[in-house]
Amino acid sequence: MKSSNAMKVNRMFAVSFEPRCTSCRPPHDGSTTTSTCSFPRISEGFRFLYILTFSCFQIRSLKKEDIDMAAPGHNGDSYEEALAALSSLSMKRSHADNSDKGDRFEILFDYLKILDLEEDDMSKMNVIHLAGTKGKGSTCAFTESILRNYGFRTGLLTSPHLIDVRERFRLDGVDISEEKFLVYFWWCYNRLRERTHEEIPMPTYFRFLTSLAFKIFAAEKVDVAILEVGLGGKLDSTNSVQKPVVCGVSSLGYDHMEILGDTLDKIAGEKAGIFKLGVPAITVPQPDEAMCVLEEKASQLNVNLQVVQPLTARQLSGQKLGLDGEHQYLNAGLAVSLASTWLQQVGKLEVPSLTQTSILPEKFIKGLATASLQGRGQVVPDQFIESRTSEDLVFYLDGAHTPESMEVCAKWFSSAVKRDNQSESSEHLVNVSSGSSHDQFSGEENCQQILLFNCMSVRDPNMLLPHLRNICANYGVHFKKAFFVPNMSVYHKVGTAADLPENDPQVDLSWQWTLQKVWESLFHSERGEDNGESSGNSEVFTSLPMAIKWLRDSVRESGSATHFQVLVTGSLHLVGDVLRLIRK
Ligand SMILES: Nc1ncnc2c1ncn2[C@@H]1O[C@H](COP(=O)(O)OP(=O)(O)OP(=O)(O)O)[C@@H](O)[C@H]1O
Ligand SMILES: [Mg+2]
Ligand SMILES: [Mg+2]
Repeated sequence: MKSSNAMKVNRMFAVSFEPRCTSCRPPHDGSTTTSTCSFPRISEGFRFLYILTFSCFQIRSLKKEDIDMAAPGHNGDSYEEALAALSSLSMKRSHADNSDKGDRFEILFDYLKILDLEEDDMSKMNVIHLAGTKGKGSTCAFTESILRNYGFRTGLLTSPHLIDVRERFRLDGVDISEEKFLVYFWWCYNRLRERTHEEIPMPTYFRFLTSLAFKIFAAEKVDVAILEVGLGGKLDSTNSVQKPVVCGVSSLGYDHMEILGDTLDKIAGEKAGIFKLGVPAITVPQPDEAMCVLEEKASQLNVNLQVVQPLTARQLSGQKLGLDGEHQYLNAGLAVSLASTWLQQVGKLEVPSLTQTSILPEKFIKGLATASLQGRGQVVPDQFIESRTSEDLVFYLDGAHTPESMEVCAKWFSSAVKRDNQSESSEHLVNVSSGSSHDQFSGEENCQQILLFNCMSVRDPNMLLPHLRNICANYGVHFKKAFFVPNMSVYHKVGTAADLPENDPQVDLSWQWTLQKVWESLFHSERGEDNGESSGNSEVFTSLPMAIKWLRDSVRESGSATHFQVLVTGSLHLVGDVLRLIRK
Protein backbone atom coordinates (compact mmCIF):
# COMPACT_ATOMS: atom_id res chain seq x y z
CA MET A 1 0.00 0.00 0.00
CA LYS A 2 1.27 3.42 -0.93
CA SER A 3 0.43 5.44 2.12
CA SER A 4 0.28 4.88 5.83
CA ASN A 5 0.41 6.97 8.94
CA ALA A 6 4.14 6.51 9.11
CA MET A 7 4.46 7.72 5.57
CA LYS A 8 2.38 10.78 6.37
CA VAL A 9 4.67 11.69 9.24
CA ASN A 10 7.66 11.25 6.94
CA ARG A 11 6.04 13.43 4.39
CA MET A 12 5.46 16.18 6.92
CA PHE A 13 9.13 16.20 7.83
CA ALA A 14 10.24 15.88 4.27
CA VAL A 15 8.35 18.96 3.28
CA SER A 16 9.03 20.91 6.41
CA PHE A 17 12.74 21.08 5.72
CA GLU A 18 12.63 22.19 2.16
CA PRO A 19 13.95 25.72 2.56
CA ARG A 20 12.52 28.58 0.56
CA CYS A 21 15.54 30.80 1.10
CA THR A 22 18.96 30.00 2.52
CA SER A 23 18.54 32.34 5.44
CA CYS A 24 15.62 30.43 6.89
CA ARG A 25 16.93 26.94 6.28
CA PRO A 26 16.48 25.02 9.49
CA PRO A 27 19.62 23.85 11.25
CA HIS A 28 20.65 20.26 10.64
CA ASP A 29 19.79 19.22 14.15
CA GLY A 30 16.17 19.84 13.32
CA SER A 31 15.63 22.62 15.87
CA THR A 32 13.43 25.44 14.69
CA THR A 33 15.39 28.57 15.37
CA THR A 34 14.08 31.49 13.35
CA SER A 35 16.69 34.11 14.08
CA THR A 36 18.33 34.15 10.66
CA CYS A 37 15.24 34.59 8.58
CA SER A 38 14.82 37.99 7.03
CA PHE A 39 11.83 38.02 4.72
CA PRO A 40 11.10 41.61 3.85
CA ARG A 41 7.60 42.80 4.75
CA ILE A 42 7.11 40.10 7.35
CA SER A 43 7.08 41.55 10.80
CA GLU A 44 8.63 39.74 13.76
CA GLY A 45 5.19 38.64 14.87
CA PHE A 46 4.34 37.14 11.54
CA ARG A 47 7.77 35.62 11.03
CA PHE A 48 7.10 33.00 13.66
CA LEU A 49 3.72 32.27 12.14
CA TYR A 50 5.31 31.93 8.76
CA ILE A 51 8.07 29.63 9.81
CA LEU A 52 5.49 27.61 11.63
CA THR A 53 3.18 27.56 8.67
CA PHE A 54 5.85 26.67 6.19
CA SER A 55 7.37 24.06 8.41
CA CYS A 56 4.01 22.34 8.69
CA PHE A 57 3.27 22.22 5.01
CA GLN A 58 4.86 22.89 1.71
CA ILE A 59 3.95 25.18 -1.11
CA ARG A 60 6.26 23.47 -3.51
CA SER A 61 6.28 25.90 -6.34
CA LEU A 62 6.16 29.16 -4.41
CA LYS A 63 9.31 31.25 -4.62
CA LYS A 64 10.55 33.79 -2.12
CA GLU A 65 8.96 36.76 -3.88
CA ASP A 66 5.74 34.80 -4.05
CA ILE A 67 5.79 34.28 -0.33
CA ASP A 68 6.37 37.98 0.15
CA MET A 69 3.40 38.65 -2.04
CA ALA A 70 1.21 36.28 -0.11
CA ALA A 71 2.40 37.53 3.24
CA PRO A 72 -0.15 38.83 5.68
CA GLY A 73 -0.05 42.59 5.62
CA HIS A 74 0.39 42.77 1.86
CA ASN A 75 -3.33 42.65 1.25
CA GLY A 76 -4.48 42.96 4.78
CA ASP A 77 -4.02 40.15 7.22
CA SER A 78 -7.54 39.30 8.14
CA TYR A 79 -9.71 36.53 6.86
CA GLU A 80 -12.43 39.10 6.22
CA GLU A 81 -10.19 40.90 3.74
CA ALA A 82 -9.66 37.70 1.79
CA LEU A 83 -13.42 37.16 1.76
CA ALA A 84 -13.99 40.70 0.53
CA ALA A 85 -11.51 40.10 -2.32
CA LEU A 86 -13.32 36.86 -3.14
CA SER A 87 -16.68 38.64 -3.12
CA SER A 88 -15.31 41.15 -5.59
CA LEU A 89 -15.01 38.43 -8.25
CA SER A 90 -17.89 38.14 -10.64
CA MET A 91 -20.53 35.72 -9.40
CA LYS A 92 -21.72 34.76 -12.87
CA ARG A 93 -23.18 31.25 -12.59
CA SER A 94 -23.58 30.45 -16.26
CA HIS A 95 -21.19 27.91 -17.71
CA ALA A 96 -18.84 28.83 -20.49
CA ASP A 97 -20.97 30.13 -23.34
CA ASN A 98 -18.16 31.84 -25.24
CA SER A 99 -20.20 35.04 -25.24
CA ASP A 100 -17.17 37.01 -24.23
CA LYS A 101 -13.48 36.38 -23.78
CA GLY A 102 -13.69 35.69 -20.08
CA ASP A 103 -16.32 33.00 -20.57
CA ARG A 104 -14.27 30.74 -22.83
CA PHE A 105 -13.65 27.27 -21.41
CA GLU A 106 -10.06 27.27 -22.69
CA ILE A 107 -9.22 30.23 -20.50
CA LEU A 108 -9.16 27.79 -17.59
CA PHE A 109 -5.90 26.39 -18.93
CA ASP A 110 -4.43 29.90 -18.91
CA TYR A 111 -5.32 30.18 -15.23
CA LEU A 112 -3.61 26.86 -14.52
CA LYS A 113 -0.49 28.09 -16.29
CA ILE A 114 -0.52 31.35 -14.36
CA LEU A 115 -0.70 29.33 -11.15
CA ASP A 116 2.25 27.14 -12.22
CA LEU A 117 0.06 24.07 -12.44
CA GLU A 118 1.67 21.84 -15.06
CA GLU A 119 -0.05 18.81 -16.54
CA ASP A 120 2.13 16.64 -14.36
CA ASP A 121 0.89 18.41 -11.18
CA MET A 122 -2.67 17.87 -12.30
CA SER A 123 -2.27 14.19 -13.09
CA LYS A 124 -0.47 13.50 -9.79
CA MET A 125 -3.69 14.49 -8.01
CA ASN A 126 -5.25 11.20 -9.18
CA VAL A 127 -8.65 12.81 -9.53
CA ILE A 128 -12.06 11.30 -8.94
CA HIS A 129 -14.52 13.53 -10.79
CA LEU A 130 -18.25 13.54 -10.09
CA ALA A 131 -21.16 15.20 -11.89
CA GLY A 132 -24.90 14.77 -11.31
CA THR A 133 -28.00 16.70 -10.39
CA LYS A 134 -28.29 15.43 -6.85
CA GLY A 135 -26.10 13.53 -4.43
CA LYS A 136 -22.74 14.82 -5.68
CA GLY A 137 -21.60 16.30 -2.38
CA SER A 138 -22.77 13.28 -0.38
CA THR A 139 -21.15 10.79 -2.76
CA CYS A 140 -17.88 12.73 -2.72
CA ALA A 141 -17.93 12.84 1.09
CA PHE A 142 -18.42 9.05 1.29
CA THR A 143 -15.69 8.42 -1.29
CA GLU A 144 -13.20 10.67 0.49
CA SER A 145 -13.91 9.04 3.83
CA ILE A 146 -13.35 5.53 2.45
CA LEU A 147 -10.00 6.42 0.86
CA ARG A 148 -8.86 8.28 3.97
CA ASN A 149 -9.59 5.16 5.96
CA TYR A 150 -7.19 3.33 3.66
CA GLY A 151 -4.48 5.77 4.77
CA PHE A 152 -4.40 7.98 1.70
CA ARG A 153 -3.97 11.73 1.90
CA THR A 154 -7.16 13.21 0.52
CA GLY A 155 -8.30 16.50 -0.94
CA LEU A 156 -12.02 17.13 -1.32
CA LEU A 157 -13.68 19.95 -3.25
CA THR A 158 -17.44 20.36 -2.76
CA SER A 159 -19.96 23.13 -3.34
CA PRO A 160 -21.70 25.19 -2.22
CA HIS A 161 -20.60 26.03 1.33
CA LEU A 162 -23.12 26.63 4.09
CA ILE A 163 -21.35 28.98 6.45
CA ASP A 164 -17.69 29.37 5.64
CA VAL A 165 -16.05 29.14 2.22
CA ARG A 166 -13.31 26.91 3.70
CA GLU A 167 -15.88 24.10 3.94
CA ARG A 168 -15.36 23.63 0.21
CA PHE A 169 -11.73 22.58 0.65
CA ARG A 170 -11.06 19.60 2.87
CA LEU A 171 -7.64 18.12 3.47
CA ASP A 172 -7.61 14.71 5.09
CA GLY A 173 -11.29 15.12 5.89
CA VAL A 174 -10.95 18.47 7.69
CA ASP A 175 -11.82 21.95 6.38
CA ILE A 176 -8.64 23.77 5.42
CA SER A 177 -7.32 25.92 8.29
CA GLU A 178 -7.66 29.68 8.11
CA GLU A 179 -3.88 30.10 8.07
CA LYS A 180 -3.33 27.76 5.16
CA PHE A 181 -6.29 29.15 3.31
CA LEU A 182 -4.95 32.69 3.60
CA VAL A 183 -1.53 31.78 2.29
CA TYR A 184 -2.84 29.90 -0.73
CA PHE A 185 -5.60 32.40 -1.31
CA TRP A 186 -3.37 35.46 -1.51
CA TRP A 187 -0.77 33.67 -3.53
CA CYS A 188 -3.31 32.65 -6.17
CA TYR A 189 -5.28 35.87 -6.03
CA ASN A 190 -2.24 38.13 -6.37
CA ARG A 191 -0.69 36.01 -9.09
CA LEU A 192 -3.87 36.17 -11.09
CA ARG A 193 -4.36 39.89 -10.49
CA GLU A 194 -0.82 40.50 -11.66
CA ARG A 195 -0.94 38.36 -14.78
CA THR A 196 -4.48 38.70 -16.08
CA HIS A 197 -5.41 41.39 -18.60
CA GLU A 198 -8.04 42.28 -21.15
CA GLU A 199 -7.60 39.07 -23.16
CA ILE A 200 -7.42 36.86 -20.08
CA PRO A 201 -9.52 38.60 -17.42
CA MET A 202 -9.71 37.62 -13.73
CA PRO A 203 -11.60 34.35 -13.25
CA THR A 204 -15.16 34.41 -12.03
CA TYR A 205 -15.90 33.32 -8.46
CA PHE A 206 -16.35 29.58 -9.02
CA ARG A 207 -13.50 29.34 -11.51
CA PHE A 208 -11.23 31.05 -9.03
CA LEU A 209 -12.22 28.66 -6.25
CA THR A 210 -11.62 25.65 -8.51
CA SER A 211 -8.17 26.91 -9.52
CA LEU A 212 -7.42 27.59 -5.86
CA ALA A 213 -8.44 24.03 -5.00
CA PHE A 214 -6.08 22.64 -7.65
CA LYS A 215 -3.25 24.74 -6.24
CA ILE A 216 -3.97 23.63 -2.68
CA PHE A 217 -4.26 19.94 -3.55
CA ALA A 218 -1.17 19.94 -5.77
CA ALA A 219 0.95 21.79 -3.23
CA GLU A 220 -0.28 19.61 -0.39
CA LYS A 221 0.57 16.56 -2.48
CA VAL A 222 -2.68 14.76 -1.89
CA ASP A 223 -2.80 11.14 -3.03
CA VAL A 224 -6.31 11.66 -4.35
CA ALA A 225 -8.43 14.72 -5.15
CA ILE A 226 -12.16 14.17 -5.17
CA LEU A 227 -13.84 16.90 -7.20
CA GLU A 228 -17.52 17.77 -7.28
CA VAL A 229 -18.66 19.49 -10.48
CA GLY A 230 -20.09 22.95 -9.75
CA LEU A 231 -22.66 23.16 -12.54
CA GLY A 232 -23.29 20.80 -15.45
CA GLY A 233 -20.08 19.03 -16.46
CA LYS A 234 -18.73 19.60 -19.94
CA LEU A 235 -18.00 23.29 -19.45
CA ASP A 236 -17.57 23.32 -15.69
CA SER A 237 -14.25 24.59 -14.40
CA THR A 238 -13.49 21.24 -12.72
CA ASN A 239 -13.50 19.71 -16.20
CA SER A 240 -10.11 21.22 -16.87
CA VAL A 241 -8.80 18.00 -15.33
CA GLN A 242 -7.88 16.09 -18.44
CA LYS A 243 -7.09 12.64 -17.14
CA PRO A 244 -9.04 11.70 -14.03
CA VAL A 245 -8.66 8.18 -12.65
CA VAL A 246 -12.39 7.56 -12.56
CA CYS A 247 -15.58 9.58 -13.26
CA GLY A 248 -19.05 9.30 -11.80
CA VAL A 249 -22.53 10.63 -12.47
CA SER A 250 -24.93 10.68 -9.52
CA SER A 251 -28.75 10.89 -9.79
CA LEU A 252 -29.96 13.01 -12.68
CA GLY A 253 -33.02 15.23 -12.54
CA TYR A 254 -34.21 18.71 -13.38
CA ASP A 255 -32.13 21.66 -12.23
CA HIS A 256 -30.41 24.66 -13.82
CA MET A 257 -32.54 24.06 -16.91
CA GLU A 258 -32.04 27.66 -18.05
CA ILE A 259 -28.37 26.75 -18.57
CA LEU A 260 -28.22 23.01 -19.15
CA GLY A 261 -31.38 22.49 -21.20
CA ASP A 262 -34.97 21.64 -20.40
CA THR A 263 -35.00 17.89 -21.07
CA LEU A 264 -33.30 15.07 -19.22
CA ASP A 265 -31.35 13.99 -22.27
CA LYS A 266 -29.88 17.48 -22.70
CA ILE A 267 -29.01 17.61 -19.01
CA ALA A 268 -27.45 14.13 -19.18
CA GLY A 269 -25.42 15.20 -22.23
CA GLU A 270 -23.88 18.08 -20.27
CA LYS A 271 -23.05 15.84 -17.30
CA ALA A 272 -21.56 13.14 -19.53
CA GLY A 273 -19.21 15.85 -20.78
CA ILE A 274 -16.87 14.86 -17.95
CA PHE A 275 -16.27 11.40 -19.44
CA LYS A 276 -12.78 11.00 -20.88
CA LEU A 277 -11.30 8.61 -23.37
CA GLY A 278 -10.75 5.24 -21.70
CA VAL A 279 -11.41 6.52 -18.17
CA PRO A 280 -13.81 4.24 -16.28
CA ALA A 281 -17.19 5.82 -15.60
CA ILE A 282 -19.79 4.81 -13.04
CA THR A 283 -23.36 5.86 -12.52
CA VAL A 284 -26.53 4.89 -10.66
CA PRO A 285 -29.81 3.74 -12.24
CA GLN A 286 -31.22 6.69 -14.18
CA PRO A 287 -34.44 7.43 -16.07
CA ASP A 288 -34.26 5.82 -19.54
CA GLU A 289 -33.80 9.02 -21.56
CA ALA A 290 -30.86 10.04 -19.36
CA MET A 291 -29.27 6.58 -19.33
CA CYS A 292 -29.39 6.34 -23.13
CA VAL A 293 -27.38 9.55 -23.45
CA LEU A 294 -24.85 8.49 -20.81
CA GLU A 295 -24.35 5.14 -22.56
CA GLU A 296 -23.99 6.74 -25.95
CA LYS A 297 -21.38 9.26 -24.75
CA ALA A 298 -19.53 6.51 -22.92
CA SER A 299 -19.36 4.24 -25.94
CA GLN A 300 -18.12 7.11 -28.14
CA LEU A 301 -15.17 7.42 -25.77
CA ASN A 302 -14.52 3.73 -25.43
CA VAL A 303 -15.62 3.89 -21.83
CA ASN A 304 -17.19 1.05 -19.99
CA LEU A 305 -20.11 2.62 -18.12
CA GLN A 306 -20.83 0.69 -14.96
CA VAL A 307 -24.26 1.04 -13.34
CA VAL A 308 -24.31 0.41 -9.59
CA GLN A 309 -27.22 -0.36 -7.31
CA PRO A 310 -27.88 1.17 -3.87
CA LEU A 311 -25.98 -0.40 -0.98
CA THR A 312 -27.88 -2.80 1.19
CA ALA A 313 -27.99 -2.80 4.98
CA ARG A 314 -26.40 -6.25 4.90
CA GLN A 315 -23.30 -4.93 3.10
CA LEU A 316 -22.78 -2.55 6.01
CA SER A 317 -22.97 -5.33 8.58
CA GLY A 318 -25.39 -3.47 10.80
CA GLN A 319 -23.53 -0.14 10.73
CA LYS A 320 -25.40 3.05 9.84
CA LEU A 321 -24.29 5.40 7.10
CA GLY A 322 -22.78 8.69 8.28
CA LEU A 323 -25.43 10.57 6.28
CA ASP A 324 -29.07 9.93 7.09
CA GLY A 325 -31.87 9.00 4.65
CA GLU A 326 -32.75 6.15 2.32
CA HIS A 327 -31.37 8.04 -0.70
CA GLN A 328 -27.90 7.97 0.84
CA TYR A 329 -27.72 4.19 0.18
CA LEU A 330 -27.70 5.07 -3.49
CA ASN A 331 -24.98 7.69 -3.08
CA ALA A 332 -23.00 5.29 -0.89
CA GLY A 333 -23.26 2.55 -3.55
CA LEU A 334 -21.75 4.92 -6.09
CA ALA A 335 -19.04 5.97 -3.63
CA VAL A 336 -18.07 2.34 -2.97
CA SER A 337 -17.61 1.75 -6.67
CA LEU A 338 -15.67 4.97 -7.24
CA ALA A 339 -13.37 4.22 -4.31
CA SER A 340 -12.76 0.59 -5.24
CA THR A 341 -12.05 1.48 -8.88
CA TRP A 342 -9.60 4.13 -7.69
CA LEU A 343 -7.97 1.69 -5.27
CA GLN A 344 -7.50 -0.86 -8.00
CA GLN A 345 -6.09 1.64 -10.49
CA VAL A 346 -3.88 3.78 -8.27
CA GLY A 347 -3.64 2.23 -4.86
CA LYS A 348 -2.65 -1.11 -6.36
CA LEU A 349 -4.90 -2.68 -3.81
CA GLU A 350 -6.62 -5.95 -4.29
CA VAL A 351 -10.13 -4.99 -3.28
CA PRO A 352 -12.20 -8.13 -3.00
CA SER A 353 -14.99 -8.21 -5.54
CA LEU A 354 -17.84 -6.26 -4.04
CA THR A 355 -21.15 -7.95 -4.52
CA GLN A 356 -24.51 -6.91 -3.19
CA THR A 357 -24.67 -9.91 -0.94
CA SER A 358 -21.22 -9.78 0.61
CA ILE A 359 -20.22 -7.62 3.54
CA LEU A 360 -17.93 -4.74 2.57
CA PRO A 361 -14.31 -4.64 3.76
CA GLU A 362 -13.96 -3.03 7.20
CA LYS A 363 -12.31 0.17 5.94
CA PHE A 364 -15.16 0.78 3.52
CA ILE A 365 -17.70 0.36 6.29
CA LYS A 366 -15.80 2.65 8.63
CA GLY A 367 -15.44 5.27 5.90
CA LEU A 368 -19.13 5.17 5.06
CA ALA A 369 -20.20 5.23 8.70
CA THR A 370 -18.08 8.24 9.60
CA ALA A 371 -18.62 10.39 6.49
CA SER A 372 -20.13 13.79 7.16
CA LEU A 373 -21.54 16.77 5.28
CA GLN A 374 -23.50 19.53 6.96
CA GLY A 375 -27.06 20.34 6.01
CA ARG A 376 -27.85 17.00 4.42
CA GLY A 377 -30.28 15.07 6.60
CA GLN A 378 -28.83 16.73 9.70
CA VAL A 379 -30.65 16.88 13.04
CA VAL A 380 -29.61 19.66 15.45
CA PRO A 381 -31.36 20.59 18.71
CA ASP A 382 -31.43 24.33 19.41
CA GLN A 383 -28.44 25.03 21.62
CA PHE A 384 -29.56 28.44 22.85
CA ILE A 385 -32.99 27.71 24.20
CA GLU A 386 -33.28 27.42 27.94
CA SER A 387 -35.57 24.49 28.26
CA ARG A 388 -36.11 21.27 30.05
CA THR A 389 -34.76 18.87 27.46
CA SER A 390 -32.82 19.09 24.25
CA GLU A 391 -35.86 17.70 22.40
CA ASP A 392 -37.95 20.84 22.96
CA LEU A 393 -36.86 22.55 19.77
CA VAL A 394 -35.15 20.38 17.19
CA PHE A 395 -34.17 21.42 13.68
CA TYR A 396 -34.14 18.91 10.83
CA LEU A 397 -31.95 20.42 8.15
CA ASP A 398 -31.80 19.38 4.53
CA GLY A 399 -30.86 21.64 1.65
CA ALA A 400 -33.18 20.04 -0.94
CA HIS A 401 -34.14 22.48 -3.70
CA THR A 402 -35.23 20.39 -6.70
CA PRO A 403 -38.39 18.27 -7.13
CA GLU A 404 -36.49 14.98 -6.77
CA SER A 405 -34.54 16.11 -3.75
CA MET A 406 -37.67 17.51 -2.12
CA GLU A 407 -39.13 14.05 -2.42
CA VAL A 408 -36.20 12.35 -0.69
CA CYS A 409 -36.13 15.13 1.89
CA ALA A 410 -39.83 14.62 2.71
CA LYS A 411 -39.29 10.88 3.14
CA TRP A 412 -36.23 11.43 5.30
CA PHE A 413 -37.99 13.98 7.54
CA SER A 414 -41.07 11.81 7.98
CA SER A 415 -39.12 8.75 9.00
CA ALA A 416 -36.68 10.75 11.14
CA VAL A 417 -39.40 12.37 13.25
CA LYS A 418 -41.22 9.07 13.63
CA ARG A 419 -38.02 7.37 14.71
CA ASP A 420 -37.17 10.18 17.14
CA ASN A 421 -40.67 10.30 18.60
CA GLN A 422 -40.77 6.57 19.07
CA SER A 423 -37.47 6.49 20.87
CA GLU A 424 -38.56 9.44 22.99
CA SER A 425 -41.81 7.66 23.95
CA SER A 426 -40.05 4.46 24.86
CA GLU A 427 -37.49 6.38 26.94
CA HIS A 428 -40.37 8.08 28.66
CA LEU A 429 -42.02 4.77 29.40
CA VAL A 430 -38.84 3.51 31.02
CA ASN A 431 -38.64 6.68 33.12
CA VAL A 432 -42.29 6.47 34.17
CA SER A 433 -42.02 2.85 35.16
CA SER A 434 -38.93 3.61 37.21
CA GLY A 435 -40.85 6.49 38.85
CA SER A 436 -38.35 9.11 37.73
CA SER A 437 -40.67 11.32 35.72
CA HIS A 438 -43.72 13.38 36.57
CA ASP A 439 -44.58 15.05 33.32
CA GLN A 440 -47.35 14.15 30.96
CA PHE A 441 -45.32 13.76 27.81
CA SER A 442 -46.63 10.97 25.69
CA GLY A 443 -44.62 10.89 22.50
CA GLU A 444 -46.08 12.11 19.25
CA GLU A 445 -49.09 13.93 20.64
CA ASN A 446 -47.04 16.80 22.01
CA CYS A 447 -44.83 17.16 18.98
CA GLN A 448 -45.64 19.69 16.35
CA GLN A 449 -43.98 19.64 12.96
CA ILE A 450 -43.20 23.04 11.49
CA LEU A 451 -41.87 23.85 8.04
CA LEU A 452 -39.31 26.64 7.69
CA PHE A 453 -38.85 27.32 4.02
CA ASN A 454 -37.32 29.54 1.42
CA CYS A 455 -36.09 28.92 -2.10
CA MET A 456 -34.51 30.99 -4.82
CA SER A 457 -36.98 32.80 -7.01
CA VAL A 458 -35.68 31.00 -10.12
CA ARG A 459 -37.28 27.84 -8.78
CA ASP A 460 -40.92 26.92 -9.20
CA PRO A 461 -42.49 26.50 -5.75
CA ASN A 462 -45.35 24.56 -7.36
CA MET A 463 -42.81 21.83 -8.11
CA LEU A 464 -41.55 21.82 -4.52
CA LEU A 465 -44.16 22.63 -1.88
CA PRO A 466 -47.06 20.35 -2.97
CA HIS A 467 -44.60 17.45 -3.30
CA LEU A 468 -43.23 18.04 0.14
CA ARG A 469 -46.59 18.37 1.83
CA ASN A 470 -48.17 15.36 0.10
CA ILE A 471 -45.32 12.97 0.71
CA CYS A 472 -45.12 13.92 4.38
CA ALA A 473 -48.92 13.53 4.66
CA ASN A 474 -48.69 10.06 3.09
CA TYR A 475 -46.31 9.14 5.88
CA GLY A 476 -48.71 10.56 8.46
CA VAL A 477 -46.72 13.73 9.13
CA HIS A 478 -48.76 16.93 8.95
CA PHE A 479 -47.21 20.36 9.34
CA LYS A 480 -48.90 22.45 11.99
CA LYS A 481 -47.52 25.60 10.42
CA ALA A 482 -45.27 26.71 7.58
CA PHE A 483 -42.99 29.72 7.97
CA PHE A 484 -41.54 31.58 5.00
CA VAL A 485 -38.53 33.79 5.52
CA PRO A 486 -36.06 35.71 3.38
CA ASN A 487 -32.46 34.48 3.30
CA MET A 488 -30.04 36.30 5.55
CA SER A 489 -26.74 35.62 3.88
CA VAL A 490 -26.45 37.56 0.68
CA TYR A 491 -25.67 35.33 -2.24
CA HIS A 492 -22.93 37.45 -3.75
CA LYS A 493 -21.17 38.09 -0.47
CA VAL A 494 -18.97 35.46 1.11
CA GLY A 495 -19.58 35.49 4.82
CA THR A 496 -18.19 33.95 7.95
CA ALA A 497 -19.93 32.48 10.97
CA ALA A 498 -19.67 35.80 12.79
CA ASP A 499 -21.03 37.80 9.94
CA LEU A 500 -24.80 38.06 9.94
CA PRO A 501 -26.46 41.13 8.48
CA GLU A 502 -28.71 43.29 10.61
CA ASN A 503 -32.44 42.91 10.46
CA ASP A 504 -33.58 44.94 7.46
CA PRO A 505 -37.00 46.60 7.92
CA GLN A 506 -37.09 47.43 4.19
CA VAL A 507 -36.73 43.82 3.13
CA ASP A 508 -38.77 42.83 0.09
CA LEU A 509 -41.07 39.98 1.08
CA SER A 510 -42.97 39.60 -2.17
CA TRP A 511 -41.34 36.22 -2.91
CA GLN A 512 -42.22 34.93 0.56
CA TRP A 513 -45.85 36.01 0.02
CA THR A 514 -45.82 34.04 -3.22
CA LEU A 515 -44.54 30.96 -1.42
CA GLN A 516 -47.18 31.37 1.26
CA LYS A 517 -49.89 31.62 -1.38
CA VAL A 518 -48.77 28.33 -2.94
CA TRP A 519 -48.82 26.67 0.47
CA GLU A 520 -52.24 28.06 1.40
CA SER A 521 -53.67 27.03 -1.96
CA LEU A 522 -52.97 23.41 -1.04
CA PHE A 523 -55.36 23.70 1.89
CA HIS A 524 -57.94 25.66 -0.08
CA SER A 525 -57.98 23.14 -2.91
CA GLU A 526 -58.46 20.38 -0.37
CA ARG A 527 -61.48 22.16 1.08
CA GLY A 528 -62.72 23.22 -2.36
CA GLU A 529 -62.60 26.94 -1.56
CA ASP A 530 -60.29 29.79 -2.35
CA ASN A 531 -61.25 33.04 -0.72
CA GLY A 532 -57.63 34.18 -0.79
CA GLU A 533 -57.49 34.31 2.99
CA SER A 534 -54.78 32.76 5.08
CA SER A 535 -55.98 29.69 6.90
CA GLY A 536 -53.61 30.32 9.77
CA ASN A 537 -51.47 27.43 8.62
CA SER A 538 -48.65 29.69 7.59
CA GLU A 539 -46.81 32.86 8.34
CA VAL A 540 -44.32 35.16 6.62
CA PHE A 541 -41.59 36.50 8.90
CA THR A 542 -39.53 39.53 8.01
CA SER A 543 -36.39 37.74 9.12
CA LEU A 544 -35.12 34.33 10.14
CA PRO A 545 -34.23 35.42 13.72
CA MET A 546 -37.87 36.51 14.16
CA ALA A 547 -39.09 33.06 13.13
CA ILE A 548 -36.66 31.37 15.49
CA LYS A 549 -37.66 33.74 18.29
CA TRP A 550 -41.30 32.77 17.72
CA LEU A 551 -40.38 29.11 18.10
CA ARG A 552 -38.32 29.67 21.25
CA ASP A 553 -41.05 31.82 22.81
CA SER A 554 -43.68 29.20 22.01
CA VAL A 555 -41.67 26.44 23.69
CA ARG A 556 -41.23 28.63 26.76
CA GLU A 557 -44.88 29.65 26.89
CA SER A 558 -46.00 26.06 26.70
CA GLY A 559 -43.72 25.24 29.64
CA SER A 560 -41.99 22.70 27.40
CA ALA A 561 -45.28 20.84 27.03
CA THR A 562 -45.03 21.24 23.27
CA HIS A 563 -42.02 20.06 21.33
CA PHE A 564 -41.26 21.53 17.93
CA GLN A 565 -39.67 19.56 15.11
CA VAL A 566 -38.75 22.07 12.46
CA LEU A 567 -37.93 21.00 8.93
CA VAL A 568 -35.63 23.57 7.33
CA THR A 569 -35.43 23.12 3.57
CA GLY A 570 -35.67 24.69 0.11
CA SER A 571 -32.28 26.37 0.19
CA LEU A 572 -28.80 25.46 1.42
CA HIS A 573 -28.31 29.14 2.23
CA LEU A 574 -31.29 29.03 4.57
CA VAL A 575 -29.90 25.86 6.15
CA GLY A 576 -26.54 27.60 6.68
CA ASP A 577 -28.23 30.65 8.22
CA VAL A 578 -30.22 28.49 10.63
CA LEU A 579 -27.09 26.59 11.67
CA ARG A 580 -25.38 29.87 12.53
CA LEU A 581 -28.27 30.84 14.79
CA ILE A 582 -28.88 27.60 16.67
CA ARG A 583 -25.37 26.24 17.27
CA LYS A 584 -22.91 27.49 19.84
N1 LIG B 1 -29.39 10.47 -4.74
C1 LIG B 1 -30.20 11.49 -4.49
N2 LIG B 1 -31.39 11.61 -5.14
C2 LIG B 1 -32.22 12.63 -4.91
N3 LIG B 1 -31.94 13.61 -4.01
C3 LIG B 1 -30.79 13.54 -3.33
C4 LIG B 1 -29.86 12.47 -3.53
N4 LIG B 1 -28.80 12.68 -2.72
C5 LIG B 1 -29.03 13.81 -2.06
N5 LIG B 1 -30.23 14.34 -2.39
C6 LIG B 1 -30.86 15.60 -1.94
O1 LIG B 1 -30.08 16.66 -2.42
C7 LIG B 1 -29.61 17.48 -1.34
C8 LIG B 1 -28.19 17.89 -1.61
O2 LIG B 1 -27.37 16.73 -1.52
P1 LIG B 1 -25.88 16.75 -2.01
O3 LIG B 1 -25.20 17.92 -1.41
O4 LIG B 1 -25.29 15.43 -1.78
O5 LIG B 1 -26.10 16.95 -3.56
P2 LIG B 1 -25.42 17.93 -4.61
O6 LIG B 1 -25.58 17.28 -5.92
O7 LIG B 1 -24.02 18.22 -4.18
O8 LIG B 1 -26.31 19.23 -4.50
P3 LIG B 1 -26.01 20.75 -4.96
O9 LIG B 1 -26.69 20.90 -6.26
O10 LIG B 1 -26.62 21.57 -3.89
O11 LIG B 1 -24.53 20.92 -5.06
C9 LIG B 1 -29.76 16.63 -0.11
O12 LIG B 1 -29.94 17.45 0.99
C10 LIG B 1 -30.95 15.75 -0.43
O13 LIG B 1 -32.14 16.43 -0.16
MG1 LIG C 1 -26.86 21.77 -8.01
MG1 LIG D 1 -23.10 20.09 -3.96
